[in-house]
Amino acid sequence: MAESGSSVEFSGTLTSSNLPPARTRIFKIIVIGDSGVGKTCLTYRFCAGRFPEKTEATIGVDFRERLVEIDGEKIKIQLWDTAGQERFRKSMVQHYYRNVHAVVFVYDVTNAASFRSLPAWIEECKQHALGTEVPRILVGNKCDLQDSVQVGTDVAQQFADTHSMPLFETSAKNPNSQEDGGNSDHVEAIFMTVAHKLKSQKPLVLSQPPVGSGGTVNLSKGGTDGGEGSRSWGCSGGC
Ligand SMILES: Nc1nc2c(ncn2[C@@H]2O[C@H](COP(=O)(O)OP(=O)(O)OP(=O)(O)O)[C@@H](O)[C@H]2O)c(=O)[nH]1
Repeated sequence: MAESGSSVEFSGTLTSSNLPPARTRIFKIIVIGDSGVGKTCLTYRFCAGRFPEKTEATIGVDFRERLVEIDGEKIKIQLWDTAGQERFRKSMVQHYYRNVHAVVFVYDVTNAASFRSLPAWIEECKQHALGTEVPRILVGNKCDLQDSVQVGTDVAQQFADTHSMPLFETSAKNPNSQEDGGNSDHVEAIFMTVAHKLKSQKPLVLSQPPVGSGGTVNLSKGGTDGGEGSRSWGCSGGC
């Protein structure tokens, strides 16, 4: 992967036609939490735009990418979907904690144990030198299962406040669910909020020449109403 600081040699007069290609910044966001909370489904929903028909326990780490456009800049959002099961993570842990720009902690609102595990996930981040300077968010998934909720919003919000993270409640399966009164956040808006937050920070070191992978979303045009999704950080542009 090229560093943004690498030099480009050229001669002659620069015109718009012979300018070196603009570089596409990459935001590496790791998604962590217990096995079965829906990390694969959330990352798939954002990158592929739908709920996967079938998932299997992640082994090691998978990553998914999507090219988005924020305020006229194309940015590649790279989501690292990590294994929740201890036996599938051991060998990979050091790799996915490198050069991380943001962390998404996920719990399952219908599984109190997954919520109780959060301090251990936060601690693991700390042990890998990911401090509070790295933006972090908390996501409660499976809000479509309203009858089975074990973790209330108030408790989750308290936890999020204690750890200075914004809280989002959503459903990877049905992000527009009306079963919860339409209160759940859109998966789209959640990840775009993180991207906005990162974009508003200093330039990042990871970058690469633009390639044509992933769909492009133009924030000003579509689908990222932010709404509940910008609770703690605020968010500029179309978010
Ligand atoms: N009802 C409902 N089910 C979901 C939702 N998200 C995920 N699931 C289901 O939860 C199960 C686990 O989802 P995964 O995305 O594989 O979970 P994971 O966190 O990636 O699990 P590991 O890879 O083992 O760490 C699957 O059966 C999904 O279909 C959701 O929003 N609502």
